[in-house]
Amino acid sequence: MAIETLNQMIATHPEVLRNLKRAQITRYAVDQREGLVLPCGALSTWTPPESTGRSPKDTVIVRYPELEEHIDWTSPNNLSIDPETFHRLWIDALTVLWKKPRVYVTDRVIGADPQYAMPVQTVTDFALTSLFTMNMFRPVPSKIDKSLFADKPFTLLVAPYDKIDTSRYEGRLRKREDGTTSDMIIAMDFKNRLGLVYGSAYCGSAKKLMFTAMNYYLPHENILPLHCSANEDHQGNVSLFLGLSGTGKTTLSADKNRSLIGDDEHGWDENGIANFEHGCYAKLIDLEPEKEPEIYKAVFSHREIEENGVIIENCMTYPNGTVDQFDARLTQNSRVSYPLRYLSNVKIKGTGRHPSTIIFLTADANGVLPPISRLNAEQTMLWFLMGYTSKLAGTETGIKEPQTTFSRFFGQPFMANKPSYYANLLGRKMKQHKTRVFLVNTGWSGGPYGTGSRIDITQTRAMLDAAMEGQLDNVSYTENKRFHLSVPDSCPGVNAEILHPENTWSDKNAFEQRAEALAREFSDYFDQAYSNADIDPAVRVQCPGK
Ligand SMILES: Nc1ncnc2c1ncn2[C@@H]1O[C@H](COP(=O)(O)OP(=O)(O)O)[C@@H](O)[C@H]1O
Ligand SMILES: C=C(OP(=O)(O)O)C(=O)O
Ligand SMILES: [Mn+2]
Repeated sequence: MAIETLNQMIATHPEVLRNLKRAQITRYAVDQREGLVLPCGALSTWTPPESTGRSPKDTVIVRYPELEEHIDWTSPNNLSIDPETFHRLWIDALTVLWKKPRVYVTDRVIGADPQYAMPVQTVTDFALTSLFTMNMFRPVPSKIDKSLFADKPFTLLVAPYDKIDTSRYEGRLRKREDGTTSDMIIAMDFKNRLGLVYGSAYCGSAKKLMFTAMNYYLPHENILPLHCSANEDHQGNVSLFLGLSGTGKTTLSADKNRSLIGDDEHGWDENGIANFEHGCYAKLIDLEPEKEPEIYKAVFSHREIEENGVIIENCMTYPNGTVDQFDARLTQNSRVSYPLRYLSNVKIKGTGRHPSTIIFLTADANGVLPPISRLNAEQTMLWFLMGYTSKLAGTETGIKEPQTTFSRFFGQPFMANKPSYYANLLGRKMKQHKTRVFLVNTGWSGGPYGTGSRIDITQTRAMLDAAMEGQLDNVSYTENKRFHLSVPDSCPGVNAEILHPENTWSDKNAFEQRAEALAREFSDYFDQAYSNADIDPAVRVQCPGK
């Protein structure tokens, strides 16, 4: 029998398990040898080595004429696939799932605001993937019929451990550097509202696929999607932390004094902000209980397997059931997924007011950006358009050393529309809400990566607390002319010496050279990326190196 549609696959499959309880899925995961349950109750699993991070080169969007006016096909991150090849892959994936002893179906939504929650049905043969979607995607709210996506559900097919039969796709899929055809794909069909993860076992692939889908649809509804974490203080004052992978969104937003709204994906509309997700997906590497107690407790507190469902992905695990989060042999990008409610201070509802503080996080491996600076409106737009960080090893396959990255909106791979959709929405909102914005460098100080050291988390937290509580609103600032930043001369709880990075380097010449080189990289990238764009000259002059 040939399988042609999802409905047919489900109708004729011998065992379809729908919306199981967490404990049931965990048992299937163990029975299917997908992972093992540790004494603390968490499930530990390992992916194949090519699947320990996202695979941007295998992430594609189905190209339809209707999408031409929206999608930015000039972006190196927006790779395309033709509809016919996608259809063939979809049918192949359905056929693969049809032959499995059982498939798991989970019905969830993306989006905590019932007005724009998007129903998503995940179909997979892997119990662990199903559990991951239970952790990360939200339960269907009772008012789902009011959502503007109520009758536009999304379908996500995940066959994480099966590889594409490349002999059927010669010339249709990406050729790897060694000349072979890639056997994995993460594909999105925005028109027909389909997502396909085939051959990538990294849980983040499925999560970031749904994020990219939301980021495509929402600007068309006047909602700004952001790659950020969010939390609020006792009075309900909201902070957003925007940043690329590894800059500290998840780490810094988990704070016992502030309620976590979400750790990675949010929308900002007329009513305020809303988390897209229901869980966190934290890095486990070097996690120290003293420095990151909230995340540590969420992962390792003993819970009965019945309701645990914490997923530890690619962390060294020993026969006695202990894990060693300092061991990077499997990958730098070991991860853990848990429901938000496992943290001690969370806002389960997932929504909050308009933000009063926005933090742009960057992990500068050059060690030349100040640990904290204040941005005016034009600087905010500039840094949003540039999205600078140093990409660290792990989250994307192939990155070994820190690499200067400019990724607009701190998430270019996930923001498929033309840049004006996102930039205009942010510009309008900033004007309307007069949000204060700071740039925080969570990267190196005292020298570059290799010589200097990463800024201590406790120091970063002290700076953030001061910024969010308004304690930096009335201190004196010095202008950093090279990077066009205002740097506070003092900050409660922080040794003022470290606020100006030139003071932390012993070799002043080396500092000047490195800073100048980075400023030039900014300027060159700006010219390359925005030479044909309609950018306000007042924003342009704020670019470092200009
Ligand atoms: N000063 C710092 N601020 C934030 N994170 C830091 C800092 N120093 C080291 N780190 C480490 O950097 C990583 C930040 O990763 P994470 O919070 O997962 O980032 P994101 O969620 O933005 O991808 C964590 O492993 C954290 O322990
Ligand atoms: C899960 C990811 O997000 P982040 O590193 O931003 O937490 C990822 O980029 O794969
Ligand atoms: Mn994160």
